[in-house]
Amino acid sequence: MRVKICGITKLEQGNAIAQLGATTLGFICVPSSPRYVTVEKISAVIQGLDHKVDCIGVFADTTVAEICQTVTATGLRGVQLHGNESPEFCQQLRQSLPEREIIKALRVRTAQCLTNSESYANSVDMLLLDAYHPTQLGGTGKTLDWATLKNYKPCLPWLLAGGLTPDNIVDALSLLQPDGIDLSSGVERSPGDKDLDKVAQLFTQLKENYCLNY
Ligand SMILES: O=C(O)c1ccccc1N[C@@H]1O[C@H](COP(=O)(O)O)[C@@H](O)[C@H]1O
Repeated sequence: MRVKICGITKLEQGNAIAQLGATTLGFICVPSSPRYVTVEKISAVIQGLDHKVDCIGVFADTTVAEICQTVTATGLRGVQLHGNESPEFCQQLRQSLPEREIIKALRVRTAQCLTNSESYANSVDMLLLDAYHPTQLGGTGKTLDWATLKNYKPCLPWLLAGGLTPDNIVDALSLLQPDGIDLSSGVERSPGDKDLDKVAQLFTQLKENYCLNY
């Protein structure tokens, strides 16, 4: 299972989190976020990583040109679109970045959002389901109503996000079978400052309950 830890701002934390077992690190490229990291910072972290781990940039409602510039300058392996990007926008991005993974985040407000997810089937590689918040795009710590996702049959591999913590991950995964999970505020001391004890607890839970080989 893919385990993405998002909101990395420090090299030493990125390395420690990769060593603990994360398959993917996320960097917030949304300037309004308290977890925002500059192109220079992302490049420095990626160059300094001594573990093999996927690095994904998180963007929201920006231009294809800006995403391409950031990806090219940093060496990010993929892009997570966390705003209101349309399938047509994702398609354009795919044409500009054919070698990079594209993850479309859907902030699930109603069951209709899940039906609409079908329209991304040909334009992205993976979906991410996050909780809806009226004023914040992400990193809210708010959980989805997992029960409503029980019958969701996605058209693509998908990541479960939204308010996941070492304390609730087993409950979430006993109800749902996503292809991966994504955690941010549930494993940090303050925005952008990851709590390595909580990350370690997360992997202990995953190993004990799902026999994962980390
Ligand atoms: O973390 C942020 O600040 C952020 C800002 C803008 C878009 C997305 C953001 N984070 C994403 O939010 C989800 C869930 O976070 P949490 O676990 O509920 O804190 C995660 O996918 C982050 O990539």
